[in-house]
Amino acid sequence: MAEQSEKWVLMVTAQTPTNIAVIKYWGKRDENLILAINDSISVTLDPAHLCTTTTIAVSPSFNQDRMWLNGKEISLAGGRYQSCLREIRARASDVEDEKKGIKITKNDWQNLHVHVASYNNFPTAAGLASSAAGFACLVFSLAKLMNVQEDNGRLSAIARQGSGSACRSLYGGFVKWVMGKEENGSDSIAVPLVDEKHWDELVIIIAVVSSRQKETSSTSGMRETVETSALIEHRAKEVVPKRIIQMEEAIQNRDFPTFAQLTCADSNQFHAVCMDTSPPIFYMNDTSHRQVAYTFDAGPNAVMISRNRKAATLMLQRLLFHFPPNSDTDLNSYVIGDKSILKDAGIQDIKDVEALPPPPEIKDKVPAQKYKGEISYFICTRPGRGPVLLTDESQALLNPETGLPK
Ligand SMILES: Nc1ncnc2c1ncn2[C@@H]1O[C@H](COP(=O)(O)OP(=O)(O)OP(=O)(O)O)[C@@H](O)[C@H]1O
Ligand SMILES: C[C@@](O)(CCOP(=O)(O)OP(=O)(O)O)CC(=O)O
Repeated sequence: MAEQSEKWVLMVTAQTPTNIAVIKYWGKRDENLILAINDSISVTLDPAHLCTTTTIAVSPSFNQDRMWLNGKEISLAGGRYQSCLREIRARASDVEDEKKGIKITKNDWQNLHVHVASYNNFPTAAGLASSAAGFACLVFSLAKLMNVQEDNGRLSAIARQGSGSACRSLYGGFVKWVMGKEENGSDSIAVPLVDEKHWDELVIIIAVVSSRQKETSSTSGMRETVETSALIEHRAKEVVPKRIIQMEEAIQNRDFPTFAQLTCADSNQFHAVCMDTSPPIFYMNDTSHRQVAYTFDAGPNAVMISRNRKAATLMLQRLLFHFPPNSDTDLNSYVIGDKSILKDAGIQDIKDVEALPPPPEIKDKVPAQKYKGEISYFICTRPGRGPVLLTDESQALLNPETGLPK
């Protein structure tokens, strides 16, 4: 290794998407290794709209591992961060940067410390799966920095130890987390089903609910379910295995009605299992299931998947009719992500939202119900790609000279 007195800094930056499950993971058979009681399937969301960017630097001048999340230093002492760091370090290989005159051997990695800076371009811990994108990005960038010679499937088994749902963010498109059988979790990995181009007509709209209250974390919620619910075993053993087969087939065939039926049914059963009695924030009847699928994670945010742009446009018009923004909200910050759907819907400013006619299905119910200000904002997105390395140094979150946040 280069001399300790040398002040070189070597770093990599990566960007990783978040994902939303259409067949839910809920319940662990091993808390430490994070092994699930059933398989799950998710769709990766376009990182252009929701993603994590992480820069990791290594230098002989660093005297401890440190991390900054969204600009604030956080502790890496937690077991989940420690598992990811330990597992990647154990797989590190030699790295040589001839231009910078840096040579790190496999064994050196055990003694070298890293600095991690990560940024989520969406709210952290708001039910938008920041832990999924975050741990996937941590593991992916650590693996690139330390020259780990393993594919994304093997890396997914490490990201899984940060947060279960994170393993599915190692790939784009639709992804299955295979629960596996091994006690050490080596076969509990993510496998890509189809890439993001396979079903690129889908449009995903997320209604981020204005929430004042912190929800029960997924980790403790699923632990309590496994401990107390009699229904969970039936779900994991009988219901999900059949649904996984049907869902894979629906995705392969781009069979939207089956996809929508399974997605909504699984979200409903997941909430039934949680004994979640909160009223849904919107109501859609059986007819709308032909055009739209909904799914709710462990929080109040609704994720709606439309079969194509036309259906998404009609849905956005209805959503904006029922959930208009507060008068002081700017439309530009109320609908974020892929704004072209707004354009298709003929909506340019708040006045156009106010002028929206009631959707035809509620014509006879006067006055139509409106819930002003109940939604913080909508995100329009689509299926997206998996993790990528960002080679443009200007996108790095750490200073290349000091290895400290920029
Ligand atoms: N970019 C990141 N890099 C590393 N860890 C992250 C990152 N973003 C979030 N985390 C970790 O995930 C935790 C938040 O996870 P939590 O499950 O509470 O919320 P969420 O994932 O945003 O929402 P949900 O799981 O309900 O969808 C943070 O406290 C942090 O430990
Ligand atoms: C409802 C879910 O979003 C639960 C996600 O749980 P987490 O992956 O956040 O839990 P831990 O493994 O304890 O970190 C469903 C899903 O994403 O499959």
